[in-house]
Amino acid sequence: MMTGASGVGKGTLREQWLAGQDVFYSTSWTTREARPGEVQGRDYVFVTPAEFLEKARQDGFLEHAQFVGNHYGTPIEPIEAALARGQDVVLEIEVEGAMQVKDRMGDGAILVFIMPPSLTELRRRLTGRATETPERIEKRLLRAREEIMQAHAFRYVIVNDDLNRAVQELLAVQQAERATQRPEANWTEAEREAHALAATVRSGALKTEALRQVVDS
Ligand SMILES: Nc1nc2c(ncn2[C@@H]2O[C@H](COP(=O)(O)OP(=O)(O)O)[C@@H](O)[C@H]2O)c(=O)[nH]1
Ligand SMILES: Nc1ncnc2c1ncn2[C@@H]1O[C@H](COP(=O)(O)OP(=O)(O)O)[C@@H](O)[C@H]1O
Repeated sequence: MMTGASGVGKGTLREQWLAGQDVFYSTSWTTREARPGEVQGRDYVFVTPAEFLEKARQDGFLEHAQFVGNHYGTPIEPIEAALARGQDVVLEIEVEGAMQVKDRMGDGAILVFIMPPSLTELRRRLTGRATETPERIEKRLLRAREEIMQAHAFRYVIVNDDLNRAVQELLAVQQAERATQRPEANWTEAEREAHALAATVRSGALKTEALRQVVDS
């Protein structure tokens, strides 16, 4: 599961990471307005607040959270169906929801936090994407500071500076996590290499000081 600030590049990374892979990408429900070009049912299931709250009341979400004035949630049924088919499931959600999944799924969930190189660069990306008003960009940046300070709660932290490198690290994490389900003696050479690369992006060594530097940059 991928988490991290709005505008850090989660969607861009996910598209490249999952290209050609048979995994299930979970389409979230949201109460925010569709942006030009977004398609109902593909980018999100766009619903009214009443529809969202009713679904939450019926325990229809694996997790849900509010983000800058709107509700977002992961519908549980499509995920159960995908897991029953034997597919891996990928979520791309904000930090509060990711924490809920962590609590609920324990080690069954592989959590990856995507980190911006700096807050200045995050602002540049949000401005460049041109989907938000300046006021909404500032709200997302405020939220980003809080999210970044929680990065060490997730198993892996990948910095999205060079897109290709970040995609390679995501692929390595995926391959390494799959390999660890089998005895190490049976790993292929590629799996050993993936494991070594994935080890370099584990969050264990992260210092609060390093996170503060990103937030202040
Ligand atoms: N908790 C939770 N967060 C979600 C879900 N779907 C999307 N988000 C996150 O909500 C935040 C805002 O999403 P969005 O308005 O699409 O903005 P964008 O990610 O900057 O394009 C992002 O961090 C998304 O990853 C969900 O189902 N649950
Ligand atoms: N590694 C990168 N370097 C430079 N720009 C990037 C990089 N990754 C993503 N972007 C750009 O940053 C903006 C936000 O990316 P997006 O995937 O929409 O983020 P998110 O899904 O996390 O909100 C987009 O305009 C995207 O093209």
